[in-house]
Amino acid sequence: MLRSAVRITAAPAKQIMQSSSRTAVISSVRSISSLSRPAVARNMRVASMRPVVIPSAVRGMGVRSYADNVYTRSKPHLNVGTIGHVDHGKTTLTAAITKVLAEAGGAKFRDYSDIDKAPEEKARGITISTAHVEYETANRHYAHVDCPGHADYIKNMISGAAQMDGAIIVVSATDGQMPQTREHLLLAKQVGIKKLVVFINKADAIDDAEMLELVDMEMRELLTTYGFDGDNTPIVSGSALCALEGKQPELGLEAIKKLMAAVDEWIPTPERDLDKPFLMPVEDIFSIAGRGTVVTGRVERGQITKGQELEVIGFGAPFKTTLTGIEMFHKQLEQGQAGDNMGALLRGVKRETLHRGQVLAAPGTIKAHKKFMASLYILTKDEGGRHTPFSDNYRPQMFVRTCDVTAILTHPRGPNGEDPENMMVMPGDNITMQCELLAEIAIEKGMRFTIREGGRTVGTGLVTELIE
Ligand SMILES: Nc1nc2c(ncn2[C@@H]2O[C@H](COP(=O)(O)OP(=O)(O)OP(=O)(O)O)[C@@H](O)[C@H]2O)c(=O)[nH]1
Ligand SMILES: [Mg+2]
Repeated sequence: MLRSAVRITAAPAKQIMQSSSRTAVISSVRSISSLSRPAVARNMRVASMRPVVIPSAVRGMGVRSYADNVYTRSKPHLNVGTIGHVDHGKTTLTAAITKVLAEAGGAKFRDYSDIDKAPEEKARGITISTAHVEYETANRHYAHVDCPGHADYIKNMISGAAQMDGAIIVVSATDGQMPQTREHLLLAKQVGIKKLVVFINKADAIDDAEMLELVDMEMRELLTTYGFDGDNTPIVSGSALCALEGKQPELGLEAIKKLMAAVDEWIPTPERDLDKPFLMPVEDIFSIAGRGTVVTGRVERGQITKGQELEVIGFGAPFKTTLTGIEMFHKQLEQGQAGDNMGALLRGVKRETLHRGQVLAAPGTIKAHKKFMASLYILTKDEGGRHTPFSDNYRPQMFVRTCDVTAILTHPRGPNGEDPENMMVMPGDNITMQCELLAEIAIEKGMRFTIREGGRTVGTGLVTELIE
């Protein structure tokens, strides 16, 4: 049932994205959101080619679905968030966006206190406060993350609790860029955010319009420094507070509309997991008499068909094999895809050569590594972490996918092999360290992991650079 639903929507979504006419794109997306799924499939070809007149009875459905709090998977979904220096207006902007979009029927208004008093959430063993806000434009559905403070951004971005496909970086016109503006930009780059949009806030609070130009110029330079497209990134200036309070519409309402149009246009819809190269972490291994070796796991990304070649990576030299059977819930399948919990029957592979923590992957798409740089967040005592600092050469267990391996954490070395930082790492610290593993495993830049010691999580990390 689920499978067929995925298939039906997969092709049309592509057609929409490839359609050259913008009006056609918007109108076709609108029409999808207002129709039931089978109707979408039938009408898609026509809808993506010419604008469709939407009957007024249908047009209102988006609004009703917000009131009823029903999520219909009808538009491309994106995870975004507000980042930037303390007090520059991230939460005010988040509230303002929901207000402006609520008026257009694409959100439920969430006021400032509602967002800022987000409940403490438990995510992957770390206590994290974030507000998740939902809204939609004519083109897309968004989940938006706003954190109450700087430390929460650091934690959330490293642990992946605030998974963002794109971000709005807020910078106050009165201050210009500040230390956390830079720090969040660097983290955004490290977690793999490719494009962001800048909002220069508090434009109501400056007398001199030249200030805006100056901040604009500085932000473009900073974006370029951190590897973003500084020349072409959209920068919108305005006032989140004016939008929230319904004052000075050219700085308030209009600026928010411009900002969301820029987000819609500039931040690309992420590649869906189904379109990525196949990867499945190995959870368990069985020998089945007369049939061979079966490994089980949950497909992380991509899809695979019986008969295709696969590579086994991690714990020793990689080797190739062929997938001769797929089984799910005791049924044979021709194809497996992201999200499936499947058993994979492998040709001519001895049980002893397989280990939990290896991955099955499309050949040539991922490599095993032993040494890499990582951005780490060390949990505080209150978060269940260590009570004491640790020094260089710390050896916790690293958990990544289904794998668990000892890691040696060291400070980046100076030219003569010295430890330039020569310091203790305190609970609550955010720090870049070199990790060396006792066994080679499949690792990619941007991957997340946790570090544990004596059965409890003491930190969370993000791979920022592969070394060996
Ligand atoms: N004049 C003016 N003040 C604003 C504007 N936007 C926000 N503020 C004020 O700036 C202060 C900080 O706003 P917040 O939205 O809480 O800022 P934040 O970035 O979420 O702050 P943290 O979450 O603590 O990092 C508040 O007093 C807001 O009322 C604006 O457009 N104009
Ligand atoms: Mg805030």
